This record gives sequence, C-alpha cells and structure tokens, in this order.
Amino acid sequence: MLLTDYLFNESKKIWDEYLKHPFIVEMGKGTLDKEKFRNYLVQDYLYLLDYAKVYAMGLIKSDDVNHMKFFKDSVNGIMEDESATHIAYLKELGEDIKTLQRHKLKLENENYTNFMKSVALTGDIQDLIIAVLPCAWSYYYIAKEMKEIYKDNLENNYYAAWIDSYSCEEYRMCAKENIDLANELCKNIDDNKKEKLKEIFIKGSLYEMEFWQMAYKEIK
Ligand SMILES: Cc1ncc(CO)c(N)n1
Repeated sequence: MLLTDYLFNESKKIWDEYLKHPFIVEMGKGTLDKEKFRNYLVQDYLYLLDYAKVYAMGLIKSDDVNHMKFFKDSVNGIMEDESATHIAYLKELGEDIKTLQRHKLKLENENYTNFMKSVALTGDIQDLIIAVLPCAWSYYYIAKEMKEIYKDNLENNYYAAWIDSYSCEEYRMCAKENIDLANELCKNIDDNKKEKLKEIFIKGSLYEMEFWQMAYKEIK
C-alpha cells in the first residue's frame, strides 16, 4: 500500500469532521459571516508566509534537482497564486493590503506554523514533506467535496471563488505533486519511521482542525 493511502486511512475520521465543521458548512451554503471570513483570510495570509518558509527549507534539505525545483515552484505558487485569492477577497472586504503583515498571529495559527517550522528544522526531508502534506491535500479534499455537496448552491455563493480556487485542476495537480513526492521520498522506510510519519501527519491534520475552529469561534 502507498504510504499516503495508509496516512489517509489513519486520518480519514478527522478529515471527514472538516466537512461537518460549521465554518465549512456555512461557506458551502453561502451563509458564513463575512467578518469571520475576513479574519480567517488575514490569519491564513500570515499562515501562507510561514508555510512558504517551510517549503523553502525543503529546498535546502533536498539533493535532487527535481525535488529542489518542486520546492522552489511551491514557494512561488504559495506566495503568488494562492495568496492572490486571499488578496482579491480581502481587497473586496475593505482590508488594507499594504498592512496585512502587521496583523498578529492567533494562538492556533502560531502553534500550527511553529509545529511545521520545527519539524522542517529538526527533521529530515521525509518528516518535512509529511508535515506539510495535510495542508494542500486536505484543502483540495475539502473543496472538491464541497463542490459536490453544495453543487446546487454555488451560483450566487460569495464563497464559490474560494471553493473553485482549491478544487480546480491546477490545485488538484498541486496536491498530487505533494502526494507523489511524499511517496517517492519515503519509499524505503522501516516500520519505526512509518509510525513517526503517521504521528506527524495526524498532528498536522489536527492542527488543520484547530485552524477551522479558530476561524469559527473568532475570539480576538
Ligand atoms: C491553514 C491552512 N492549511 C492549508 C492551506 C492550504 O495551503 C491553507 N491555505 N491554510
């Protein structure tokens, strides 16, 4: 069995909880409070900056030129393409784009990015790719499911552009490249390492849940 199939099975319960989370359900229905969404996007914009740094560390820890290019392209994709959706929404919601970086990270966000950065700094390239794997993969999973579950409700849905940006073909490829690289980098691991990688993957998946929870409860 592919390592990523194993990891998916081990965390599927958590991932299916994302789909029931009120932040996701309300986005799908189009009823989510826009102020909550705005605060979420500000936090997620800050998240993306640290997330990009983790991929930059992946470049440093890679020896193979193709892996180096994957990490380089990922930094670019995060800082240019993915952030563009955030900036478009945030502009529309009246947020000052020039001062975005001055916002403070909320606790759950900081915990998550500290976790990824610490794995990236202290672990090997296998640990690193598994620590970031729930990010792109779970976003694609969520958006693809939302596109199906809420298909009759997307025409005038304010959040349709968000759903599209994470379920489009380009983003599917991005998630797939992360999955393929994880399997390639981890093809010769022993059972101890597999157990360690499972723990990293599940922790990442739980931090994703905390992030949705943070976005919904919205205590400043
Ligand atoms: C919290 C979080 N996880 C994953 C992604 C996908 O990159 C994102 N934008 N934000």
